[in-house]
Amino acid sequence: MDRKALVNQIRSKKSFLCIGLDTDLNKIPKHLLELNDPVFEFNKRIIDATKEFCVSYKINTAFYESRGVKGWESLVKTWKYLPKDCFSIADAKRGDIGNTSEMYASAFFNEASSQMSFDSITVAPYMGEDSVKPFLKFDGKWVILLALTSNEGSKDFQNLKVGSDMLFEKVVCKANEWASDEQLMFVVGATRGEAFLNIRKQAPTNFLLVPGVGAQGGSLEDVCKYGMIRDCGLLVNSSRAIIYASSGLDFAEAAAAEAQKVQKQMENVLQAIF
Ligand SMILES: O=C(O)c1cc(=O)[nH]c(=O)n1[C@@H]1O[C@H](COP(=O)(O)O)[C@@H](O)[C@H]1O
Repeated sequence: MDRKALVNQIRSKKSFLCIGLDTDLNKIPKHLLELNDPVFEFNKRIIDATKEFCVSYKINTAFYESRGVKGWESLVKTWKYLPKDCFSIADAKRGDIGNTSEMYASAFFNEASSQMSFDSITVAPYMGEDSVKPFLKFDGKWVILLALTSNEGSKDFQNLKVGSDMLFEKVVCKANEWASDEQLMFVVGATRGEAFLNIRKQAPTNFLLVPGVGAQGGSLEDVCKYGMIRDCGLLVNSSRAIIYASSGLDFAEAAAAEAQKVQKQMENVLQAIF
């Protein structure tokens, strides 16, 4: 999906919500466990109930890989079920020497080889240019590079001063030399509200994937205040707060209500630009 199509979705759905399918067998409603593929059944119902309120789904592959072959089957089935008008994110946080990154890129972008072709993948920048470039060779696909993450440990490396800048600022600045804002996004945690001003100095036009609202307590208001640009430029992710809104029979309805609540807040903010 190209930037224009993504922005059109945001404009027409009045939402820049990305729902995270961090689907955990231990957290899904017990009545689903009797079904053949409980993770897929859960995802399917969550997607059906929430797709009108969001523009993107992020599949955190750890939750699937942890279950071996069965988990990978749930992953492929879920990718196939994602609505085609929603921007799909393989949250795999990959990156390795060039020939290995090529294989990772093929795993998530090359449908002929892996049966999946996500719109984007999250990539760790630590190994530098040749570890990121193989993902950028796929036309129309996006790299979402970790910049300033939402967790406590982000300060261990990302906030280190390198010359006059922080390391995460260097990452953003350098990576913008490798690809355009039609193919490169950055992850910036919602728990880092004040840092959006800095990020926007280095990445004035890139879309940002912003996890950390909901369960991690980040402020949607601050994210929008400091991070929103002319064509929105934001995808705000929420996983647990939406998909586990209820653990009962009403789990899909509860997820929809939660997603709608966030979408309404987004609609208000979007009025300023669309
Ligand atoms: O890249 C990510 O998606 C990510 C980066 C980050 O800095 N923080 C972060 O929480 N995430 C992911 O975003 C999701 C957040 O989930 P919730 O806290 O349940 O909304 C998880 O899938 C995390 O792996």
